[in-house]
Amino acid sequence: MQICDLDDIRIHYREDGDPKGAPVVFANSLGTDLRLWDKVVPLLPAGLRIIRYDKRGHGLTDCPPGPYAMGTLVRDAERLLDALEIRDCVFVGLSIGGMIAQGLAVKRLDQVRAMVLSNTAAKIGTKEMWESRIQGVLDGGIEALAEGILERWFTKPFRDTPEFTGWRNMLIRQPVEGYAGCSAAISGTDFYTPTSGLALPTLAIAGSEDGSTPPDLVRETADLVKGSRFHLIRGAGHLPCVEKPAEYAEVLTQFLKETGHV
Ligand SMILES: O=C(O)CCC(=O)CC(=O)O
Repeated sequence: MQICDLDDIRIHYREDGDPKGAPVVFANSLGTDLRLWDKVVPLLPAGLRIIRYDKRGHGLTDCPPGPYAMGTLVRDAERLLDALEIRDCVFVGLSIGGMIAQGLAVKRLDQVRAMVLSNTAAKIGTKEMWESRIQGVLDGGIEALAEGILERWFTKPFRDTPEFTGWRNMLIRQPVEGYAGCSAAISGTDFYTPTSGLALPTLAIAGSEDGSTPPDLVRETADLVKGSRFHLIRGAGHLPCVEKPAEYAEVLTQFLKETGHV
């Protein structure tokens, strides 16, 4: 198990591939851990240095008391990458992970050479929506809201598969404090202005059935970044890396070729 001690927080991460290869960093969504990428990583070309990590309050990373600020989540990623001596990575962020990608690119272009904004946006939801979600999980636990969340994450055919049970368990076993803490970070984030100033190779990915960050919202954010392109994965919800891993890996591999990473 790989743990990076940043003094005030210990971050769980995982490295695969070639330690000397071009770095690709994956950041997960709300309520998921680094297993989110299990089906995509083995499909990527050999020779990459692949890093995944659990953001604060998720997976095996520490769970300090919330609420968290987006600046703190970005700073965690920045410090992790510095500790691992990563420069010029392709940063792949899904949903809140994509918000972290935007914040990191604004702050540290030496770390982020290109980014993948997957199922994300410059601003997600409204303050009222997040306040009600935070109250809901603090009162009743994640399980109380799980069915609605999972309907946004996955299409009905996928929810009927045995594999779905594993993803449901991943969601409801995340620490409530961490889920609520990161929800507060999303609630307080509006990256329209900073993201509009970005110019770097960017691939935006959307799922046609995504109930959390619908395709139009993802496209709108992609359009803010000079040098972006958009790819729609049909028949997938909020987590196309789980529902359609082959297509996800193919489009990501193509982007890695375009950016000279492979
Ligand atoms: O997935 C995220 O990181 C946040 C967006 C969201 O609301 C996901 C969900 O529907 O639970």
